Amino acid sequence: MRKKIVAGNWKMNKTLEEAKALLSEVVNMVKDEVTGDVTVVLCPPALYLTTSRQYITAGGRVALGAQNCHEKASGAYTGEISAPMLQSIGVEYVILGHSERRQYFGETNAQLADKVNSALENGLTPIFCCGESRDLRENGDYIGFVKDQLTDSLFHLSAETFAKVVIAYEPIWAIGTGLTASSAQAQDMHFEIRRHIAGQYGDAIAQDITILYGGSANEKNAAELFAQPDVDGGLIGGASLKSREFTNVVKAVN
Ligand SMILES: O=C(CO)COP(=O)(O)O
Repeated sequence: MRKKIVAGNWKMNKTLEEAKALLSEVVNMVKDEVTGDVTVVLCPPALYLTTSRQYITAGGRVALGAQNCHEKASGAYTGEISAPMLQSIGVEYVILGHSERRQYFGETNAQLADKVNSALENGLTPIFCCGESRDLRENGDYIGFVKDQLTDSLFHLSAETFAKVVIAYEPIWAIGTGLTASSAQAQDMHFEIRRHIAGQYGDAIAQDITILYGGSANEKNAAELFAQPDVDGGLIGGASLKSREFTNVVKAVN
């Protein structure tokens, strides 16, 4: 069964007091209002993960996610946080390969393969991000580019392990721009991603993989995006910073 997920990527936003307020509002709204079969993953800045844990009941509908982890388990990597550390404080998901990390921190497909391995070895579910630039979308083989991101960072995994990964398709031209991919553009790419996975791991696994859409998704466009057959939820940036709007996005999953 394909799992539906709406994840909120807070990025580098909120003070501690603001983060606590947002956490308690979202957790309460989701508890009171969301009836459908959807998992909500909240990904606050790493600094707030321990505090955030107190707002989230283990085994409930809301889970905790990190925005990144280092590929090594421990060592002399000043400023970094590892998958075992995240696991030890009750984090369940980790966003890996976000386009902002690829762009500003030079993360490569090969390095992301190592991060994916470390996350999975430590019981974390990677939310693996892929997606093309505007230039590629307009002038290049953008489908081939996204397929290569998946091949290079994920296709070394055994079928059993790969089945644990969540994919997020986030076209860079749609992130934070207010320019959402149309539901047809999202569906087309999600279909291609699923077909690419089927080529490597077979149809059963491809049909079961959760593929999220990210990029200017909000309470107005979420229902149409989530209604597409290959769109299994969203990875939400700006709209995850407001409790009312984010809860409305979660409720748009049918
Ligand atoms: O990057 C994103 C989520 O990871 C999407 O960000 P926005 O929803 O702000 O466009």
